[in-house]
Amino acid sequence: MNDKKNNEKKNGKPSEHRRRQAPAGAERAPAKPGLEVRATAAKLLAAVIDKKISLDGMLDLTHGNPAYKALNDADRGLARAILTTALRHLPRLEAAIASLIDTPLPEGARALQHVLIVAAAQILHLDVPSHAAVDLAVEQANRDPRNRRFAKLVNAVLRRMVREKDEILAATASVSPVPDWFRKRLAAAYGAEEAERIAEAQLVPAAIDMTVKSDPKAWAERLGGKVLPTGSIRLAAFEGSVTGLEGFDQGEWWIQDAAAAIPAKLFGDISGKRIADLCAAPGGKTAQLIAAGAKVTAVEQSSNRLARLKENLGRLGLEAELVGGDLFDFQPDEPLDGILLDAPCSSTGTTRRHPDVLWTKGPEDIGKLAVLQERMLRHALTLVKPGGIVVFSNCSLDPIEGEKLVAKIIGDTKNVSRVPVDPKDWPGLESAITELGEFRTTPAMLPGDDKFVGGMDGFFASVLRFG
Ligand SMILES: C[S@@+](CC[C@H](N)C(=O)[O-])C[C@H]1O[C@@H](n2cnc3c(N)ncnc32)[C@H](O)[C@@H]1O
Repeated sequence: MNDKKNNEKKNGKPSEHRRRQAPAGAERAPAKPGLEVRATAAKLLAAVIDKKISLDGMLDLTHGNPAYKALNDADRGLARAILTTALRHLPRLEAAIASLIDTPLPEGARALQHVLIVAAAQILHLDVPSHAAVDLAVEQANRDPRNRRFAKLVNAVLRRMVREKDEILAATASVSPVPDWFRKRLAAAYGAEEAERIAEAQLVPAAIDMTVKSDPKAWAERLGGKVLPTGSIRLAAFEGSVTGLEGFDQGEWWIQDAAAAIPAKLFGDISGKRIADLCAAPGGKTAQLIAAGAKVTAVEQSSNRLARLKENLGRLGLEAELVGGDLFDFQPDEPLDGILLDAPCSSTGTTRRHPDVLWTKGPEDIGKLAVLQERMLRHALTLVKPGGIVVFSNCSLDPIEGEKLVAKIIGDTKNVSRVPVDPKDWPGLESAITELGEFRTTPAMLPGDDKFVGGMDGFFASVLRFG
């Protein structure tokens, strides 16, 4: 007798496999419309929070989560909105739920907590009928044998949340919207007040910024955008896809956050110079370097991302030498004029766009990434000729991946010095340039107005000269 049958005999229950084969006539009632999308959102939320799985990967239409891929377009949009909203506001949503429950949920009721968070994100922040959010959460609880006994509680808690929405929002506004470990690191680096401003800024979804090949003013007029101090264009909020906008098919512009556009501009005049972009994909900065007239070698380790870079450059009609592989194996024929090292980092500056980052990464990741970046930067410095420039950048807000790392390398490496950025060259961004002449942007910079969302990614960039 095989093991499965043995087990059945022992405990008198059919095996998991046989139990799943429900007898005829015992099928479940068909799922209510809208249930699948909420159930998928709760599942993916659990994967982010409990298993530290990146949201971008799960929402990828080729390799992503099967339940998400199976949704229709509109439901995928709703699932994405629920998930990003839930992750942006997570500590406040948890506080709101806790304030409505007398005794904390048992540890085994994690799945129920995710159902409640998905419903709370809709009730408190999304333009979704509240009664649907409540009913579907109750239905989710009812359909899960572990949570069925809590269905009445879910109903009571969420109905009260609908009734007392304004009071709950006001009462939870003082809760920091970021995890404690991150709030502490921000406060240590920027002071408590600025840390709070940065944490609040990450609640606002990022604007759409683009870099144009030329004539930002004319393109801003055409697209109804405005020119930012970085020379980028910021679009006013609009419905639809950017690929339908004028100039996309002609390759006149590419999407790039205003802060991400800064590092490539720090080389100055690079016309005809040989520059390697060592961490190149998806290629926003490679494109800037080519458009500025440099002869660019783009190095990228990930073959999928290299393919994306190639496709992006193809649309833009820009050419670079593409090298697939590890930057540590990259040796140019002769020393280069410049290197851009936009290193892999904790990405804590991009939480407006990727709110899962703060829940999937932690201090130990930041430490490990800082070690890798240091090795990368030391290697990059060996590839330029005397007088050559290395621009080091990343989208982390943490000084150990930025200011402290550069200070350490300058402190212990011969012939390496900082080339300070002059605030006079960056009108409107003076506050983003540190005393040492490095760029440090945060999501709390570039205030918004009636028409345009404010903020920019958190970025660090430093210009180093060798020799
Ligand atoms: C922050 S992203 C670069 C973004 C890019 N500079 C842009 O502006 O579009 C970092 C990139 O470095 C690549 N990367 C990571 N480790 C690498 C290595 N050892 N050698 C080459 N590329 C690497 C990653 O695959 C990723 O595409």
